[in-house]
Amino acid sequence: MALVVICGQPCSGKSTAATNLAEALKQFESSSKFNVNTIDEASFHLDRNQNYANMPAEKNLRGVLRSQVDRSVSKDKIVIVDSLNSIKGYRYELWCLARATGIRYCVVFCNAEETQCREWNQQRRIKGEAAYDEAIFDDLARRFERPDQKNRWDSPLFELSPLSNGIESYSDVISDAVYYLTKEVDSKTRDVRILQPTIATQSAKFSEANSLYELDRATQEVISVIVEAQSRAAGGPLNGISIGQGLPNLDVSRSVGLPELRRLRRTFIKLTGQTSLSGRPPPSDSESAKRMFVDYLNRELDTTA
Ligand SMILES: Nc1ncnc2c1ncn2[C@@H]1O[C@H](COP(=O)(O)OP(=O)(O)OP(=O)(O)O)[C@@H](O)[C@H]1O
Repeated sequence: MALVVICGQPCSGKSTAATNLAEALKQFESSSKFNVNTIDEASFHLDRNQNYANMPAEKNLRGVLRSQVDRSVSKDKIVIVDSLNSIKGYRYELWCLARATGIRYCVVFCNAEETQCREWNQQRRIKGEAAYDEAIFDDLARRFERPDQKNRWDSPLFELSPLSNGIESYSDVISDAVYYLTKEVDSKTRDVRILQPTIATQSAKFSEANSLYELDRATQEVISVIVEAQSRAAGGPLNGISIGQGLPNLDVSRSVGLPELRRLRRTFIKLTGQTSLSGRPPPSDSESAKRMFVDYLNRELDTTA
């Protein structure tokens, strides 16, 4: 039904906002026949400082959350992603997942002043709760990319300013977000936008008309090699699968079922065809499509193992 991306500086009140929003939405759950589902870092038992200690750890965290969003979004769920979501390319990727599912989407921005966030982080430390280390907080605050509602993937934007009246000030904005998320679609006013997945919008992202076809074929070939290698091993030990000359091996030690491979392939195609913002162009030939897909599988299968 909807994807809600919560974003903001570290310790800016994102989880507080996500909880408020989820509670407000739950009142409509039974009458409107949807479920509310929050995806956050805590549910993966991940440590705040370790997640952001370096780029690979941070990328890994984003990958885990994105996969979970991809698995969760549906027409009868409101999924809330409670994480920093501070990189605009990443918010774009989440928006693409909402579009591919054909649901509504919005961003809730906890716009607390950086000094306020630091103070809250400090208070956590005093209370003996897990707080961000100074260096990590500084790094995250510096790299934060504010949402801008002119971007499709930051729109509509519900902005919370916790400084004005403490948590009480949330209520109006949270009510606006709840209204947007639960309102019946009115084709005349068009005040609610349901994102529309179309082959045309997906393929328009490719620089060459043929790329989608190439991507499709190359990833299918990789899957066939994996399935064949696994059936040759007949349940025996797997120590990596050779995909082809000049390509990286698939580093899996467990057998991966076809449904899981198909799901990963679908997500990869969705993301790769639409990641112009992440700065990585879509693969230009079958060889690089295969390489990117194997890298993606190694990352995903490693984190979900
Ligand atoms: N509007 C507010 N008024 C007063 N205190 C607040 C407000 N929002 C958050 N806090 C306090 O700030 C701290 C951090 O809140 P919260 O966990 O919601 O932030 P967060 O952005 O989710 O943090 P993280 O970046 O670690 O995920 C908490 O101790 C909370 O009590």
